[in-house]
Amino acid sequence: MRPDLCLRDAGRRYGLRGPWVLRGIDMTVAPGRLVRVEGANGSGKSTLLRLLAGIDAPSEGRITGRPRTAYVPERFPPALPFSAAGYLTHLGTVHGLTRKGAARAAGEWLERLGAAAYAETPMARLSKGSSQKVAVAQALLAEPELLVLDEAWTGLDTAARAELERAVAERTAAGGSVVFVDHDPRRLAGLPDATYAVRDAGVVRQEPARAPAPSGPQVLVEAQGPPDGRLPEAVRRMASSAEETGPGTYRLSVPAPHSDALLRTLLAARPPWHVVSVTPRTTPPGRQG
Ligand SMILES: Nc1ncnc2c1ncn2[C@@H]1O[C@H](COP(=O)(O)OP(=O)(O)OP(=O)(O)O)[C@@H](O)[C@H]1O
Repeated sequence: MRPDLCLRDAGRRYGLRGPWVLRGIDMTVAPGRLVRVEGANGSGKSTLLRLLAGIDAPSEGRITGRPRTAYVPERFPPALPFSAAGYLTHLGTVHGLTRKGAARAAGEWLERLGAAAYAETPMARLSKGSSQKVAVAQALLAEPELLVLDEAWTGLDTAARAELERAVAERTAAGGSVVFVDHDPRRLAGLPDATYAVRDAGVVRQEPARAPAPSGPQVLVEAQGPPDGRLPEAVRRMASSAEETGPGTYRLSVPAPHSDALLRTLLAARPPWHVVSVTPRTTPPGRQG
């Protein structure tokens, strides 16, 4: 079993005598968890994410248990002398994929994010949004155990934003952890297992807010598990409501962007669940426990 990622009494300041941006940080990210980090501009969110991702080292304190990690930085270096596909394939091999596997994963992610048409475009000629799609693809390529997203949705078009939400749901359903910063409070609303606020150089765990009623299209899923089967935890988190209609039989409502990941989780469960029906629904339900 993979250990938790732990920050213990961690602090970071820039320069020997710079002010402490973060100090005395204790934080744990367990496998399979979705964690939101929030705070005002300049409070230290990106600094915290760089420590979690291992891009930067703490000035004091310790970080232990970092798994295979990928990171989408707030600012992605655009002027690299590669095509998008060439860059992603190269990075895939750095992450340990074979060249063929890396090229395939690069193609799949560019396709999913709606950037396949730019696969052979030199990175320096990509638009800001297309460049951000490459930034997201490089992090998702090798199915990281920890995915760190620093405002990764910024600049993406609607379809790519939904695709990234789906990818986050897939990562956590597969047992990976995801830590993200996003200035839109509706981003993945209701889904995080924990939210931390960065302020006054510290990190405070927020009480879980009651999830807002889901907006946007929902999908109704009827699924049947073993008679004494408990609904997988990842499914419970993705669903906006879950009603047990009979022994081991559930009627689930799920925001449309998460429906693929929810179905995949049900089918991948041991023993697998039987999906009885999948129907789009028009009126969002009230959230149930
Ligand atoms: N490389 C650096 N060198 C010096 N100071 C830095 C560096 N990176 C960040 N800082 C400082 O650390 C503080 C926190 O910055 P950080 O980027 O972590 O904040 P943030 O909460 O992510 O901000 P925003 O919401 O604007 O992205 C700021 O005062 C910033 O100027």
